[in-house]
Amino acid sequence: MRKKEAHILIVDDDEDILFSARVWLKKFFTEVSCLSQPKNILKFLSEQQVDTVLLDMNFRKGFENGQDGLYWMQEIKTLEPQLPIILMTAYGEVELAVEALKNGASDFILKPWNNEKLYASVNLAVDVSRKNKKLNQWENINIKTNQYQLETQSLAMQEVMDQIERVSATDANVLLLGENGTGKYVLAEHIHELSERKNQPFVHIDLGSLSENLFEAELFGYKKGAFTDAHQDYAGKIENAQNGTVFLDEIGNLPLHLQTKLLSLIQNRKLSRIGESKERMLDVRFIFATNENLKKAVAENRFRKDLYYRINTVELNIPNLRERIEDISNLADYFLDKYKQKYHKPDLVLNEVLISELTHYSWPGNIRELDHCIERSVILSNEKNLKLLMPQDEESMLREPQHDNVKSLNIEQMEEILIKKALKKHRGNISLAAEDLGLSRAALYRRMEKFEL
Ligand SMILES: Nc1ncnc2c1ncn2[C@@H]1O[C@H](COP(=O)(O)OP(=O)(O)OP(=O)(O)O)[C@@H](O)[C@H]1O
Repeated sequence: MRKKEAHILIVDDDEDILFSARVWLKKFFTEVSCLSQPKNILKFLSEQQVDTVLLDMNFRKGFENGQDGLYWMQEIKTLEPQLPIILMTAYGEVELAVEALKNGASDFILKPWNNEKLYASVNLAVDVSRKNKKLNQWENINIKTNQYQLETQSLAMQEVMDQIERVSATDANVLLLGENGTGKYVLAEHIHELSERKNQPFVHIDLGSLSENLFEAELFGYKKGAFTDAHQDYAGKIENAQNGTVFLDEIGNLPLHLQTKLLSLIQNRKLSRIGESKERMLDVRFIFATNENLKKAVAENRFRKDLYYRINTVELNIPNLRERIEDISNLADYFLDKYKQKYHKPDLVLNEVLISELTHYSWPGNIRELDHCIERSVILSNEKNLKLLMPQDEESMLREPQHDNVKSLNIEQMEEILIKKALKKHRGNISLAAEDLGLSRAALYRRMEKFEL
């Protein structure tokens, strides 16, 4: 899943809360920072760009009346009046929630929270924050990464690239089919870049990462008061792509009732937000993607046939990496260049032996797996010689901690491997893993943060 470019700050004096909120939110947002002491908030905010703050309401033992949270919220508002703040408390007084909202909190979360709700609330706040900052929505959603490696020696891929060139100039709906990691997102972005809409928004909506109850609100937007949590009018993601391109990823996940709504939108080019009767004219180009067999989904009545025939005006089958062995060397070189720079190891090269090793592997995770393999290899290599850590080697390293299986004696790397192993063994139970490793829970947390586990 692609993370949203956003910086979330969590302020809580409970390390466990900081840890679990951070781990969960890191799945969706590019940067999540934590502070355990509220007195550091203002300094932090004056030094860093933050999109949303999650703020505990009680910092002092014996003063659990929420006043701390309200005080710090005011301090933040003085510094950054537009910054959305979500307050958290374990004490569920309705009056407190109302007071917080009246004082300008953008939402209120009860601990222990429901993860989906926490995500929904932060996600909404991030969108509001962007609008507040008066940034062009598309500049944020369309994360323009570096150039990709789009040259290809593979006939199957050349065919796809030719079709992409032909179709980009038109407004035809495009359906990209392919396994995970084959580059569907990269190609969707490329189609947009080649089109006349290239200076307009490119909005990626990943239906695989949204929970089903958020689909409709996220896609179509809503009117204030349309449902309990609708505190303000909200333009959905599709509307935010006006004049540009909407990339609807994992389209097979769309529930049937929303398939009907999407079909009508594609046919009529009119959109109405939830709770709103007026219709808005919509000018967007749609690109869809899935790794599912949509024909089968149609046969099983899980996907509307009429929608399928609407979205597949042009259907492109993206080959798996194992079907385009000719491209492995160029792609690997591209990733090597990228990671040589990132990890300051300019002398590393891929020789023929290594390339042959790469081409003899089946890459079930496709280009994404190759990308990760090269990155890990660069990290684990010394400055001079690139040593490949192939996916199967890494798995066996984790399975077999015997010394002769270990390829590196670097203590940090060993530490990371052991921590991963302990977490796997205890299925993520921090207390048991810490005990097994002979560490305190806090020490394990710190190391997990360090290794971004
Ligand atoms: N042509 C390419 N050049 C460089 N990197 C690429 C290329 N294609 C894919 N990648 C990289 O491979 C990874 C997977 O690509 P992408 O997200 O486009 O695949 P996907 O088919 O959309 O995957 P999924 O179905 O899992 O969402 C990304 O990190 C992307 O940057």
